[in-house]
Amino acid sequence: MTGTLVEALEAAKDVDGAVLLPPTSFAAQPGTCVVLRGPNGAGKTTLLRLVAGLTAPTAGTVTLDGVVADERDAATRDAVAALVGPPATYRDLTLRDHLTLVDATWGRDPATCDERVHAALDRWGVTHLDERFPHELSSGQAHLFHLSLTWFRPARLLVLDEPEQRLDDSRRLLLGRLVRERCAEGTTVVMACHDPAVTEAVADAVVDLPDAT
Ligand SMILES: Nc1ncnc2c1ncn2[C@@H]1O[C@H](COP(=O)(O)OP(=O)(O)OP(=O)(O)O)[C@@H](O)[C@H]1O
Repeated sequence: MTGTLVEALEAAKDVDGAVLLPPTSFAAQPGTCVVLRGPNGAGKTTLLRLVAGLTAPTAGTVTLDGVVADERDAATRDAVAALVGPPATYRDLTLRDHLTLVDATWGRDPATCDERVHAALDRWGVTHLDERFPHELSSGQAHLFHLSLTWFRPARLLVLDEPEQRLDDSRRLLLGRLVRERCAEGTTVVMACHDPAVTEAVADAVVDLPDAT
């Protein structure tokens, strides 16, 4: 079995012993997009954190190409790019600097770094903001920057928590196109989404989480 497999999963329980996620199982094949749906508090973010290996389940398993997902494991970090909550950014680095840093982290050729950084910002329509610092962006611009950072690192699995949030209609269409583009390149995408139009545009499969209340 290749791809991302989520089996008989139950997330970590909270301090009162309450289960944060109903029993859930699904498989996401390479090149496909699975969308998690459900009302506020249903457990979408919790499930995404488990899929990305950011949290360990108390029951069940999450495997990526047969290996248990664990962000402390280099194999998971190589495989996964996750945007679940805002990523760490640095007040003293511009958008361009952030991408240049990621580029260097992944050992890419410095001679061609500028081209890749330009293309990464251009993909999300934020090239004109390349000399801004993160705190000089609107919330939607910051989100587009976070998406460009997420897209920039190599990944076989993209994990995205409500990536449509704060985006205007044209950027939601762009998001749909870019998710489909990544799937066509063979990347697996697992994402939570509240927008039916975006879901319709990107989903190969949908996992519905029931209302937890
Ligand atoms: N850090 C935490 N400590 C305790 N309970 C938490 C924590 N984070 C989330 N929960 C609880 O876990 C359950 C699932 O929350 P989660 O954030 O996964 O839902 P969600 O489906 O992503 O919701 P939303 O659509 O509002 O983002 C909720 O009952 C929530 O209150």
